[in-house]
Amino acid sequence: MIRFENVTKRYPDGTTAVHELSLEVARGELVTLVGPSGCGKTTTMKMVNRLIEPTSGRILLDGEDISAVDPVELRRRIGYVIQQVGLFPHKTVLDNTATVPFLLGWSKAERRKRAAELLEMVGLDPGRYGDRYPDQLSGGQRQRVGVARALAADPPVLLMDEPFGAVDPVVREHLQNEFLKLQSTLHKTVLFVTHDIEEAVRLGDRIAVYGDGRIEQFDPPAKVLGAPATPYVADFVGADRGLKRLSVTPIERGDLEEPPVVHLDDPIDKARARMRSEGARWAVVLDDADELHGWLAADALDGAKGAKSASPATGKAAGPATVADHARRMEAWLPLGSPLKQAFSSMLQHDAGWIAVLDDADRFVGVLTPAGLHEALRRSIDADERDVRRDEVELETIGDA
Ligand SMILES: Nc1ncnc2c1ncn2[C@@H]1O[C@H](COP(=O)(O)OP(=O)(O)OP(=O)(O)O)[C@@H](O)[C@H]1O
Repeated sequence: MIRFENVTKRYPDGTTAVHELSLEVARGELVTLVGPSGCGKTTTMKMVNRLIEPTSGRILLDGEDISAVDPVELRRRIGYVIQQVGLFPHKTVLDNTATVPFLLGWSKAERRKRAAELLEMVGLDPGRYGDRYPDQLSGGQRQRVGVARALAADPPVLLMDEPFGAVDPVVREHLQNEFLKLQSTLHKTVLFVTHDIEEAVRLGDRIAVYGDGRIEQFDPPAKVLGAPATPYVADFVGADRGLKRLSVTPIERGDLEEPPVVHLDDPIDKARARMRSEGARWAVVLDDADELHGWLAADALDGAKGAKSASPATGKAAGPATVADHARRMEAWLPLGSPLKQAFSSMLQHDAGWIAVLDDADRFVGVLTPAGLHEALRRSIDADERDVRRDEVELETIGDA
């Protein structure tokens, strides 16, 4: 459907943005172009709707050389969505959506009907949002209008240049999912530019990994992740390899630290002595049933008296002050065997420097700290390397035999 044949783009200053590119996007396919900033993704995309002319080579759209097609006519067949959206600020959402039908001379009634249909399709209620102006929408809503506008004349091809790049990660994921759903019914031929490998993997039927004006690999996502074609690709997808590893590496006993443990009813003098003798700044606090209650900071005991004040009512001494008077609840805990990713997420969620780890019977076994998490990751990497060596040994043995 979109075919690049040995396309090169050299800018007047001598920069070669795209070098001898050959690539074909099949009808109904969503291809993501992914690569670092400045590698030529946008240049590639803009050559398809003739915002940029190639220096050499040709681009065919449905078999037709686009250099022979009038650019205005060409762009009616190609929806274009960009990060800055580019909505007209003085036009309503309905009128923005109907931009291309307006240019095509549709009647007002037809335009409004089509625009309302499209807004509905991208998840915006036309009754509620249709008469608003772009600055009365959230960033995510503006992007939806951008997508609706690109689809207005039902073009077979969509070019999307970082369309969801300017919104926060939660909205982005939402928009990605909505777009995937839309694409599963519309089956447009889509060229989608992103610098985010996660987005490329999530959306693309195939991914073209760019490195400096050239395609390093053009394959389905699983293949790009599982069998990177070049060290460059391995490096590029490897940027989040650690995160993927976090999802598959469980917390083991050996990863845990054992801070001092005190009980709720321990006198604070005892708890203080315990922490001092172990040089610890805090201790884990368990209740009578040896279940996790929380933690006690050494600082919290600074200046605390070993005995409670006498009760004003009875005049009797109230007994020793206990850990319960100074302990804090700890909500961040996980069972042994949970993935490290969950531990990491829990630390962030609770703004905690460690999380408690419990066994199957909910007994406290130790704490995982960022250092322990790092060690656990290294353990899994070492294990992988050992696996590789084992394979090599087997191969050698077979070879020798
Ligand atoms: N008009 C121009 N004149 C000269 N060089 C240009 C021009 N436009 C882009 N370039 C250069 O061409 C190269 C590719 O740019 P391009 O915008 O295609 O990259 P990109 O991969 O889309 O980057 P980004 O993700 O940052 O948008 C860069 O080195 C850029 O500086």
